[in-house]
Amino acid sequence: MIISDDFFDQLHIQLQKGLPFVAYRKPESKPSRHQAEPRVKAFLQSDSQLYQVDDYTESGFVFAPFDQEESAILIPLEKSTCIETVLNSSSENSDSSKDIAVEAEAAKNSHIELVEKGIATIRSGKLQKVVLSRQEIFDFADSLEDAVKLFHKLLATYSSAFVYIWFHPEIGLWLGATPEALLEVERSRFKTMALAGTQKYQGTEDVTWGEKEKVEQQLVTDSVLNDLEQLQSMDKIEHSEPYTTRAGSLLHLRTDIQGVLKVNVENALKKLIFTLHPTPAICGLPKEAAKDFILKNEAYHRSYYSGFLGELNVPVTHHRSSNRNNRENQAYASIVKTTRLFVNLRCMQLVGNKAVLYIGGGITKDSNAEKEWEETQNKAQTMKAVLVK
Ligand SMILES: C=C(O[C@H]1C=CC=C(C(=O)O)[C@@H]1O)C(=O)O
Repeated sequence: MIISDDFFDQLHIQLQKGLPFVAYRKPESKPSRHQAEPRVKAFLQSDSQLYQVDDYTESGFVFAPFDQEESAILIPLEKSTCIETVLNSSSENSDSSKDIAVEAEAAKNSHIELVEKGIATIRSGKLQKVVLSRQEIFDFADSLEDAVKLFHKLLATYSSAFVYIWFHPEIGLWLGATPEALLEVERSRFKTMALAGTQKYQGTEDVTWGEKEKVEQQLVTDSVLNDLEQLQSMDKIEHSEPYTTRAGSLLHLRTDIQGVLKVNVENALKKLIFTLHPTPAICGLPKEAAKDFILKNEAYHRSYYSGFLGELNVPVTHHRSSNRNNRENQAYASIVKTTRLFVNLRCMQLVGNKAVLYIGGGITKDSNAEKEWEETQNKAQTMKAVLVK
């Protein structure tokens, strides 16, 4: 990894040359004793080929679509120059008062219609939950190179999100700031989360949650725990109580889940990823029926929205322990292959002079279609806040 003074210029150059790259900052890269400021990393691919993930034993950065039937893209580690930089720490400062009222009646009506169809299908007993989404197209009059400026803004605005910019000449340019981790695996330890339920952040995280949100989030937790247990390759699956977490101008309910793999990580990774993906936080329950409903009824193609992205089997150096009693640890640094994947939410694609935003929400039997529409508007703020000059 090369520490780069001209990190953002290098992203510009890569974009101008039409070469694939990704740049990102993980949410946990907060100031620590060893690391003064959050680190932003990039993989700059040296050729313009479209590499695909095959069995998830590859190393690199994966960008996978919602639909498993479509291919996941890899920026391979061995084809990339990896650079990084440090940024001044910032705070979560998205301001909900900057709401941009874009009332597109037609978009509203068709989303409400879709949600009502979802509610009716749930009430008929065919589904328990379904996550329904839409696009919103916004003018982005600037050039593609200004995408790097947008990335900079996202970094400054959302300190606790996984913030990224991803480009491939054959696929396009995506940016996002997602609050949802799909999976972290290091050695035999894994972590995931159940994230669902949304309300606007209004100055405090000390809030109460309605029954609809609590039930919606519990469904996700129960389903993830159940799927992991069915795998029978884990030990000691533990989970936290649900708690409130902030994502920009929104709050969500979150449960942290972790455990230990009994089997070799390399062989188990693909199965583990597709046991979790698509989670009921972006698809629904039962999984197959919800996916089927989404593919048949959403009036657009999700492509990479609600897919997953992140580091796949990337070697991470762990420096010696600060524990003075542990002489062996002090002498050696160990290199461990780590996977850290996130769900592609609060994201947008830049196409020509347009920004295409993707937003959705979990529908249960107690949903109110008008409120679900408002929730997608609130979620769209995450990206709109950086698009506004
Ligand atoms: C599907 C989205 O969010 C998910 C994650 C957190 C809360 C959600 C909700 O409350 O509906 C969604 O399940 C999205 O942002 O497009």
